[in-house]
Amino acid sequence: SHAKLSVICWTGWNKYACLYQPIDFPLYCKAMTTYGPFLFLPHTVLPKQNGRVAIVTGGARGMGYETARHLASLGMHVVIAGFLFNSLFFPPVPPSFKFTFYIYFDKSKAVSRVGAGERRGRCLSVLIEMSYCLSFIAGIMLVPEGKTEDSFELHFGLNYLGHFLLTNLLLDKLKRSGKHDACSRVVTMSSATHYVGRLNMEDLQGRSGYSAHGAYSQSKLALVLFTYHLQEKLAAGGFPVTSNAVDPGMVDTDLYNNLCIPAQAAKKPVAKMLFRTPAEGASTAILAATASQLEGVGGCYFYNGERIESADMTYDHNVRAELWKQSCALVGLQEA
Ligand SMILES: NC(=O)c1ccc[n+]([C@@H]2O[C@H](COP(=O)([O-])OP(=O)(O)OC[C@H]3O[C@@H](n4cnc5c(N)ncnc54)[C@H](O)[C@@H]3O)[C@@H](O)[C@H]2O)c1
Repeated sequence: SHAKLSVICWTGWNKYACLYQPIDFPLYCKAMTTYGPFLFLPHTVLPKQNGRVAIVTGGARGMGYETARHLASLGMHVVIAGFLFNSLFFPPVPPSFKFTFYIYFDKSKAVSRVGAGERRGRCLSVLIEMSYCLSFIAGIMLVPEGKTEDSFELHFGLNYLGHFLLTNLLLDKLKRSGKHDACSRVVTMSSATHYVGRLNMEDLQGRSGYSAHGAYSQSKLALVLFTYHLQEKLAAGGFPVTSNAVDPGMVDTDLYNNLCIPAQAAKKPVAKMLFRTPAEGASTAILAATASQLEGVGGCYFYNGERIESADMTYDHNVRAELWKQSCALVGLQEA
């Protein structure tokens, strides 16, 4: 139909702009025919999630908010990790939705604060008891060179190391709360930019030369490597937890606020027409967090609701293991 053709063209362009490679129309037609409905997520498609709990980092805004809202609409108790400022301006949600706002979770300070919280057995207790799904949405892009409170490069610390540490701190709880027919799920928001990412193991934090694009794409590449390595470890131990990475496509959110002014001016009209809305962008993360057909499925990279190949490097076991080792050392975790 005309409507479907328009959607295919639009998402085709989105893919083109996102991946910097020619449009794969046959793949698109197949994806749209098979998974088209997921892009708009009719509520009936996904199973009810009553009694389950999701922690969504960055859940106060953009795709994080849409993910949190949709998970709550399915009956999940959603714990949002976000800033105090965001909690004050949090859009209204129906009273039946179960939300807990975990205030002042600044991931640029996360490595020390989460660590301290866990050691005191305090900050995370609400989150831990019932956790079922951990959705990593929080992120920054193209910020000027800077450091987290723990002296990590901002993209690497916030987009990657914070997720790495929080997952590891919650892992025992996730293992305990998962069942073999209802696994706990870790969903990590990566990006198509990971395809152009370079991982410099000798200099993960770009100390020898900073590029905002390089730092962002590296952090997203590191997330995919982390996702797969985590899945490998979980599968080897037979634990009822799965770990998947998600690419939302190009989405019109505040993430682009750090583009230079001319690029921002050009982006505005283009984004309105060609980018996804935050709700559309969140759809694959929601699918990965809840869909019954993905029960027990882990170690995948999802785009447009279907599994696709990630960058070649992400399948290299040695690179994954080395990154995991270095990450443990950086955040002061013992490698299990
Ligand atoms: N927008 C896109 O086109 C696009 C494409 C691919 C991947 N992504 C990824 O999607 C995720 C969500 O981004 P978005 O597009 O919704 O952008 P957004 O700017 O609307 O949302 C980012 C979220 O991260 C949170 N955040 C930022 N700094 C933080 C900090 N220091 N501590 C804790 N939380 C912090 C914000 O509060 C916000 O909730 C990011 O990881 C981003 O890299 C976005």
